[in-house]
Amino acid sequence: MNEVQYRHAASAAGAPVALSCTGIERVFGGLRALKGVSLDVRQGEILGLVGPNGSGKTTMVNVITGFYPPNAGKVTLFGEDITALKPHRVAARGVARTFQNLALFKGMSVLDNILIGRHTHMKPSALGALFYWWWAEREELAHRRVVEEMIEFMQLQDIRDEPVEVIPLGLQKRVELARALVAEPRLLILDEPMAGMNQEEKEYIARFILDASEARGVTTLIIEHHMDVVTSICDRVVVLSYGEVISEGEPQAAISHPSVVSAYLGERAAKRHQAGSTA
Ligand SMILES: Nc1ncnc2c1ncn2[C@@H]1O[C@H](COP(=O)(O)OP(=O)(O)OP(=O)(O)O)[C@@H](O)[C@H]1O
Repeated sequence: MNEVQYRHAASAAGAPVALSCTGIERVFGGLRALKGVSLDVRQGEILGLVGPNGSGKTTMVNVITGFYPPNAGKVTLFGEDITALKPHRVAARGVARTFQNLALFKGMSVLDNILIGRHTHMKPSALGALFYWWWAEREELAHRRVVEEMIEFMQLQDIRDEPVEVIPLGLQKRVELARALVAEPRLLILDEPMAGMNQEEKEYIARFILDASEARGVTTLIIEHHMDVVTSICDRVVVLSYGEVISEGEPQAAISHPSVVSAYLGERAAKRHQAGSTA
């Protein structure tokens, strides 16, 4: 992110809370993966969730999206208690996510993969197709229009009819983001959207995330390991280590906190780092 600075212009400081997680606990066998994690995402904000490998980031997202019910704690979305709702019910309330490992449908085109993102807006169409086929057709056309606009927004026109498995990883990640965005989410959760990307691909995705936030007002929670991305596009950052929040706040300050440096580098290396920076 050296060439272009993507600083997020919108300030969400005074905006209402979109997502609130309070005291989230999650245990796997004998392992306490989340130890009372609390965090808020404000409407229109891009919140970065960072932390070393195994610190509980994906587990937190799985709790929010209903994949793992928490052992304790509460999740609310725009004030509604969504704790432990099933994933499809969380999705129906306007939460869209992308996955750490791509979850696209092989054998289907880019366009059809993105169209699937509209499923929460589609009415059960079996009856419609039988008795009101013209209505079902009109509805399908409306969904296709949204998808075509998204294809243009994400600059995927040239590959719209390609099977997803033949396009490069960077573009596959873009298709996954497009699929999440056509759901018109109230909360967008991105789990490592830039994993495995080169610098140019990272910059593209960063721009799309910012554009979605600024032009469409999408509230975003992003797990990301690339700290240049985090400091460039996030309004705020929450840092996890061993299932606990160890730092939060303005991105640069939050990730420079000594407890974060030592969580990433280990105690001794952190002391050397500190000695070096004060020398
Ligand atoms: N389904 C599961 N069963 C057992 N243990 C799990 C399960 N999911 C996660 N864990 C454990 O919970 C802890 C937190 O894992 P999690 O994947 O949430 O971390 P993370 O911060 O997302 O890591 P990474 O950055 O490597 O993706 C780890 O110790 C992990 O092994």
